[in-house]
Amino acid sequence: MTKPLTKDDYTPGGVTLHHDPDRLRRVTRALRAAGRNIALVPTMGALHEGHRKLIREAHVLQNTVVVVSIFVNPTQFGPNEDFERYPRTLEADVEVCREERVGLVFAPGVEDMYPAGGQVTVAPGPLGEQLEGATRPGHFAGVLTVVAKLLNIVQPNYALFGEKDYQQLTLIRRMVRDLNLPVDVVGVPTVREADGLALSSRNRYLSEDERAAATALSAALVAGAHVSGQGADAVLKAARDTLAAVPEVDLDYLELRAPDLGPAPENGDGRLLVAARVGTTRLIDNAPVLLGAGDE
Ligand SMILES: Nc1ncnc2c1ncn2[C@@H]1O[C@H](COP(=O)(O)OP(=O)(O)OP(=O)(O)O)[C@@H](O)[C@H]1O
Ligand SMILES: CC(C)(CO)[C@@H](O)C(=O)[O-]
Ligand code: BAL
Repeated sequence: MTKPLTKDDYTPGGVTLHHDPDRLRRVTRALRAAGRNIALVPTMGALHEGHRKLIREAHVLQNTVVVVSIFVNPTQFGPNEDFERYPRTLEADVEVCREERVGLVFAPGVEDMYPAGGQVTVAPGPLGEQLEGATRPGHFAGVLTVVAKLLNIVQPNYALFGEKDYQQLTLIRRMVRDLNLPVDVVGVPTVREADGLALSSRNRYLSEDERAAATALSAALVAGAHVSGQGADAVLKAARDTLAAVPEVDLDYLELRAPDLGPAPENGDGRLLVAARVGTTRLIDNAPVLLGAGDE
């Protein structure tokens, strides 16, 4: 039998902070048994307008209680990456969640998510070694493993992810399909600053000059999309030229792929993806392109 919920578990109209996975699972189970849908928005915190957009899209789904998880997942960071430096702003994040009418915030500690002795992980397959995975070995095994754990803890009807991390979204869709996970994955378009820069928690690492240079990533995507009717070579050249004009931008990759990140078609829908370092900060962005439509 499901134990009845108390105000410490869940308060309608308020936000309740949970740290313990088993207790949260009991709460979301009881809410589902009471006829509510659960929508999970996984994040690493330092919440910004991009996260707010995910939460708002979650509210659009019918009859949902929105759960935001906040966890800086150590297993998706390489040894020379910014795990220690990554912003941790739990109090402000809970306030954002209150403003956005989130019902439950799940902020586990590392020991809650990874008690000693864990051995089994999710293998992302070949796509996990390409693009982001080529520069960040093991990154997607860490992402998919923690997302699988979050899905199993929260057992949501829906899970929402941003297109800003397009390869992550693609791999999560694959995992859900390949492992028959009972959840609907909802992708949300990228929220941008007025000058085009994709919102990202890591933007706060940028100096004023780096912040100005960082607009080259989205500008390159726009330049590529602008000549998409001329085909793949023209798209890549236009994007590459835009990036090369800004010396502070150290390009990691610029690639044109199919929407599922397989090889790009000659004609039809494609996805243009870019990653670059600006100073010590690594940024990513991507955009859809319609290839060879023939009107350029
Ligand atoms: N600008 C954005 N628009 C839409 N969704 C976003 C945006 N930025 C992040 N998200 C999504 O929010 C979720 C949580 O991402 P995360 O907490 O890592 O934020 P982030 O800003 O991507 O941080 P990082 O600097 O680590 O890339 C992911 O699904 C991510 O794709
Ligand atoms: C999905 C995620 C929360 C897993 O740690 C993270 O990769 C992120 O914030 O995009
Ligand atoms: N936003 C994706 C998480 C990461 O860069 O580790």
